[in-house]
Amino acid sequence: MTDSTLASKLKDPDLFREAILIDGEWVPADSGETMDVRNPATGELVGRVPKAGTAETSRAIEAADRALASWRKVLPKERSRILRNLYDLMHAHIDDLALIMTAEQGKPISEAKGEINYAAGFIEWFSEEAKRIYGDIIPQNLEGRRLLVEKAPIGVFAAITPWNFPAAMITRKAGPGWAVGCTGVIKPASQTPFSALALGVLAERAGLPKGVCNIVTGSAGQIGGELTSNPKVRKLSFTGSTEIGAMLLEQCAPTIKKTSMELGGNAPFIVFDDADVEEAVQGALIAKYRNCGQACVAANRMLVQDGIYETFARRLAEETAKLKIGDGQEEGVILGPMIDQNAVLKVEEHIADAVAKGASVVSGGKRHALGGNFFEPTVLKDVPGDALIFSDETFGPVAPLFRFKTEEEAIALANDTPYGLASYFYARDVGRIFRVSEALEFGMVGVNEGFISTEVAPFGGVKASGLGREGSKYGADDYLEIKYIVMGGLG
Ligand SMILES: NC(=O)C1=CN([C@@H]2O[C@H](COP(=O)(O)OP(=O)(O)OC[C@H]3O[C@@H](n4cnc5c(N)ncnc54)[C@H](OP(=O)(O)O)[C@@H]3O)[C@@H](O)[C@H]2O)C=CC1
Ligand SMILES: O=C(O)CCCC(=O)O
Repeated sequence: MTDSTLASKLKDPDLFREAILIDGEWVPADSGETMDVRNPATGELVGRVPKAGTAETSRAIEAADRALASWRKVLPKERSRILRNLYDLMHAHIDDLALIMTAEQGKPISEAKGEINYAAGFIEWFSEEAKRIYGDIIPQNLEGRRLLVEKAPIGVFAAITPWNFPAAMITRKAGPGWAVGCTGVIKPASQTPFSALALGVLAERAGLPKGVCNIVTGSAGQIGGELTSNPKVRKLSFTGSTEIGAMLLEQCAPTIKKTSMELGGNAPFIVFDDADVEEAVQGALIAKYRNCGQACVAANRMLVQDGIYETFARRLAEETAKLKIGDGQEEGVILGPMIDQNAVLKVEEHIADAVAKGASVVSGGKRHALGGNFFEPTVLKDVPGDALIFSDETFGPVAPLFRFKTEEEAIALANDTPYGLASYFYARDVGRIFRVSEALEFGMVGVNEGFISTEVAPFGGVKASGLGREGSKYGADDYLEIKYIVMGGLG
């Protein structure tokens, strides 16, 4: 089971699992079928995971439901200690976890380590929060009464996660779930299951009792169908496309599940005339090219004011051209491959459409000489507002520059999208900073800052970008039910 090339490169080959985790047992799919996982940089086989479906998912839910009764009663301090163990283990195995992530997802090793740190950060944060789930005492409204509010774990949660952040999207959901006493079933993306399975190994070693962490790989439709229809699942947390999120919401409706949805974005990145142009360029490089542009918070539309437009375009193109592309395992690589050919095709479609409508390519613009899934980071100038890239999330390394004249125009353009996840702007005028921050219809605003993600702040969007917040002191709320208790006859 651990004889693949990847396993042989790991300091701890036991982290590489080609099995699913149900009730503390590592098992194959009932059918024995598997799915190949390929390295997006090389096309090589990384390994095979079980192609599980409805029956295995149902058993995983049963296991989580059985484990719930005792896990919810474990003292918060003890749950906290176990999660802290997991945090420590993630750090102790960061090299292996990063190697696994780069092999299946493609991101550079340095970025993969950054993600493991980020992912472990959620476990650390919620290990601390576990001890601080306070209720309330409400001032009595009648003689002889006392009114209490308790917060109780919601029950079994399901987490469906994407391929772009294969570790952090899991810990951001499971961390608060486990911390407050819930048990769960995790369905990782089919393109990046090994990071999830490695976390499962560490979760067991950390001391999570069997059934608290279950991980099922396989048919998304069947696993998702069971997770959303089974009444024992009380909460679904999903990160992925808006289309699938909307479908899962519908599927959850008959059993009235609580849901968190982290869906698509179409982030504006606004550069005003009074911005520090060099800071804006540095921010744009992070907001645009992190994870090869494959992030829901990635800057999708660069809106640049008339007076600074030419300078910003030139400097962004110069810095973009310096970015080293290659296999994420090579030293100094900043941009790895895209996840697959469909992603490359979408980027090509967006560039071709913009150019046909009058835009010009000032850096990149085509597949990289390395071939496969590698694409040159691209800057497009003079992109018209009717270009596809204005309204559709590219999810790739393309920075399209749109021109605007006034602050009002910038705000109107920025908000002209059904999405509302991340937004960014660069300006110096304090009045403008407040006005624009307040006018942007987005869940998150980066002001003179291109990197907004952290476990200490609430991550989430408005409109078609989703429901709920993850991370921060708010992140546990979605895994809790509020219970009101009134006691009478107390004198
Ligand atoms: N907001 C975000 O963070 C993300 C946005 N996206 C956007 O979505 C586009 C498509 O990416 P993609 O990976 O296909 O995103 P999806 O929304 O299809 O996938 C995200 C997760 O949902 C699962 N899933 C897919 N179909 C179903 C289903 N019917 N029932 C239950 N679960 C399901 C996937 O499983 P499986 O892998 O097995 O198909 C994966 O685990 C991207 O190009 C990007 O624009 C993508 C990823 C993250
Ligand atoms: O793109 C996503 O799916 C989540 C964003 C990653 C992050 O910055 O937390």
